[in-house]
Amino acid sequence: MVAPPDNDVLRAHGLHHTHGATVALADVSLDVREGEIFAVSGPRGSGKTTLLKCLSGQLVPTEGEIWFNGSPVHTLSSPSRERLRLDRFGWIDTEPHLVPELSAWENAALPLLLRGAGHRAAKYTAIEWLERLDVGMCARRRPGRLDQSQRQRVAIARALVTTPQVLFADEPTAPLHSADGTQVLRTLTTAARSHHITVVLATYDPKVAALADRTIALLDGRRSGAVPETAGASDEESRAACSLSV
Ligand SMILES: Nc1ncnc2c1ncn2[C@@H]1O[C@H](COP(=O)(O)OP(=O)(O)OP(=O)(O)O)[C@@H](O)[C@H]1O
Repeated sequence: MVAPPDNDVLRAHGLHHTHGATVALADVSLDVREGEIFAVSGPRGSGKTTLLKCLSGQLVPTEGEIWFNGSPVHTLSSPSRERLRLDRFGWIDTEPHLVPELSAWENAALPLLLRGAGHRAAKYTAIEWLERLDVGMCARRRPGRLDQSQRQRVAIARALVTTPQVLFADEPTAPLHSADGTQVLRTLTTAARSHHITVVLATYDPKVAALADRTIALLDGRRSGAVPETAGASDEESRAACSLSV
């Protein structure tokens, strides 16, 4: 096993993973650099979710190595991987999965409260993030009174509220209308860039992948080529595209 270079926050080498008889990943290797927006593109069923789950410690690959900040993840025990996820990673799903009985700010504050933060400090930080994501005015509303784009922004605030080192986003804008999706995604990437959060983003949409600094493509669980660097939008472009107050 070889430790990764210093500027790689994540490195995967020779990943294989099977779900029962289905091969989801076959010999996938990649490096993710600190602070970049890294996209994993590919059609449905190509292995994107499985790859993100392996990289974030939710799944242990059948074969291969994963390194985070120069330390192996694939050899960690289940409680240690759980701890790593809580302390260092954020996760945004395709669907927001908010708690319906809680207001937007209470949903966004949940990770802080679970970590033992005081109620007042957690509320303050959660509302700050909701404002950055242009949903500050919805802070007291429950998810049932929010539209889909607002609910996804609350889920993004919940993922960012702990300022994770790496944010994993699994097709976070797939259910949104195209214009909404682009706006939400630009807001997400701008927030991540301004807080030096590394983003690993799975998407089947080439327009979404174009917002990234680097993109790899998967097909049937294998790397199928790479999009050249600098294909993504510049920091300034991302900043200009939304009213984020960071
Ligand atoms: N829990 C599971 N049990 C069995 N097969 C699975 C499971 N999860 C994924 N698969 C299969 O593994 C392969 C890769 O799935 P994965 O969800 O990682 O791909 P994906 O690119 O994220 O697709 P999608 O965009 O549809 O989520 C697919 O063939 C899928 O059917």
